[in-house]
Amino acid sequence: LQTQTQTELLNTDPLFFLSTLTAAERPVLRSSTADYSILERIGEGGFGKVLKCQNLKNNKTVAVKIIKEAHITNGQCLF
Ligand SMILES: Nc1ncnc2c1ncn2[C@@H]1O[C@H](COP(=O)(O)OP(=O)(O)OP(=O)(O)O)[C@@H](O)[C@H]1O
Repeated sequence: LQTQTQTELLNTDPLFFLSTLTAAERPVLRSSTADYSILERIGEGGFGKVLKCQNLKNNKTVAVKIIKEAHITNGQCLF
């Protein structure tokens, strides 16, 4: 990801922590259930950005949607 995108994610997402780079030079998205290596940004919809990620526990490739802060209240998604 570009530095600007990383900064944008860090500033807009209260549910995830974007860590320092892994050995593979990719940023890691940490959640309470799993850590994901971010491969690329694949899209954007009304509720937020969608990232192509790899689950670091089972190596599965998944799409992770980063919900915009405006749609989150007290840590809960509003849809
Ligand atoms: N599981 C997925 N696999 C591949 N690409 C995906 C996946 N989910 C979303 N995308 C990509 O991300 C884009 C935005 O997805 P999103 O679900 O946010 O779209 P949306 O339904 O228009 O948005 P919203 O539901 O937030 O209004 C999609 O158009 C698609 O390109």
